[in-house]
Amino acid sequence: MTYKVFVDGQEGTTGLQINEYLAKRADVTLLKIDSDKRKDLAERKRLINESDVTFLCLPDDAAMESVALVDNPNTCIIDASTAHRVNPAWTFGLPELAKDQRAKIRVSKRIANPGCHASAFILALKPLVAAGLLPVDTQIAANSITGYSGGGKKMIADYEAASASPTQLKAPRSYALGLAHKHLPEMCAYTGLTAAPIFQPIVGPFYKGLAVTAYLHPKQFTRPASPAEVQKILADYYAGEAFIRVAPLGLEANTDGGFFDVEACNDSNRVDLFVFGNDERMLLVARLDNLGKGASGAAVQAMNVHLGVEESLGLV
Ligand SMILES: NC(=O)C1=CN([C@@H]2O[C@H](COP(=O)(O)OP(=O)(O)OC[C@H]3O[C@@H](n4cnc5c(N)ncnc54)[C@H](OP(=O)(O)O)[C@@H]3O)[C@@H](O)[C@H]2O)C=CC1
Ligand SMILES: CC(=O)N[C@@H](CCC(=O)OP(=O)(O)O)C(=O)O
Repeated sequence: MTYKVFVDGQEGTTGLQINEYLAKRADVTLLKIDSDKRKDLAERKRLINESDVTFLCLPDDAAMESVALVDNPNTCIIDASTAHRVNPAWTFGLPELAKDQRAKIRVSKRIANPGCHASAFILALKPLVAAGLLPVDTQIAANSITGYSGGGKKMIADYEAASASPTQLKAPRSYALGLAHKHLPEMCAYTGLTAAPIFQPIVGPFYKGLAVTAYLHPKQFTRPASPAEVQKILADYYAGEAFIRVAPLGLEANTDGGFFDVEACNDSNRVDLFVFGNDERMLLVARLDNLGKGASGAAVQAMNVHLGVEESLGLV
C-alpha cells in the first residue's frame, strides 16, 4: 500500500525538506506539481484532492486558500503555517503533548503543525503546568535563539546575499520586540497558561538550530521544588518518548565548557530538555532543529501518526 502525498509549497524551505524526508520512503508516492504551475489554483486543487495527505508549506493566506480547495473527505491536511493552530476544528500536531494527542491526530483530517518556538516552549512548560507546579496564571519570561532558516526563503536569501549587512552577519539580532510574537496564542492554548508569556526571540547568523530558555522563579511555584524535582517531572512526563530526551542535571555534561550549543539537535527530529540553576533561580531550556522537530520533521511525524505507520519512519 502506498500513500499519495502532495506538498503544496514544495519549493519553500519547509516543503523542500519534507520532500527530502519522503523521497526515501517506499510507502509514499509523491505527487509533484510543475514548478510553473505551483501557484495555479486549479492544479493545486487537483493534486490536493488526489492525495491521501497534503502538507501546506505556504504563507498563512495561501494555506487558507488551499484548505478551501479540499472536497475529498479522505484527504488529510497537515498545515505548517500559523493559520489554524488554535482553531478548535483542527488538531495540534504535537503527539507528545498529552496522552490522548496521538488518538486525536490519528482520526483528524485537519492537523496544524506547531510553530518552531512554540514547540520548544510548550514541550518545556506543559509538564510543569500539568503537574500543578506552575499556577496557570503565571507569566513566564522566555527567549529563543534561532537560526535564520526559521524566517523561510526570504530571510535565508537576506542572510546569504552578498549585500547582507556586516551587523546582520556579525551579531545576533533580537526581534518581535513589540512582545506580540505570533506564537503566543498556541503557547498559551497548549500549555494551559492563561497569561501570555513575555517571549523574546533572537535570530543569529547561522542556518538552523533553536533553543528556547524559560526563566523559572521558584517563588512562583505552588510548592517548593528543586531542579532535580523539576527534571523528574519532565522525565516522567516524557518517559518512553522516542524524540524527547530529558538531560540529567549538570553544567559540565550539558555545555561545552560552560557554553550552550543551540545547534546540537540539528539534522534530527529530537528535542532536548534541560534544567539549570539552583533552588532559588532556574532555567528551563528546550533545544531542537527549527527545520526538524520545529517544522518538517514534526510534520512527517504527525503524518506517520495519522496514517498509523511507525511513528519514527524516515526520521532520526
Ligand atoms: N522555516 C521554518 O523554520 C518554519 C516555517 N513554518 C511555516 O511553514 C510555512 C512555510 O514556511 P517556509 O517553508 O519557511 O516558507 P518559504 O518562504 O521558504 O516557502 C514558502 C513557499 O510557498 C510558496 N508560495 C507562496 N505563495 C503561494 C501560493 N499562493 N501558492 C502556492 N505557493 C505559494 C512560495 O513560492 P516561491 O517559491 O515563489 O517563493 C515558497 O516556495 C509558513 O507558514 C511558515 O510560517 C513553520 C515552522 C518553521
Ligand atoms: C527566524 C524567524 O523569523 N522565525 C520565525 C518562526 C518560524 C516558525 O516557527 O514558524 P511559523 O512561521 O510557522 O509560525 C518567526 O519568529 O516568525
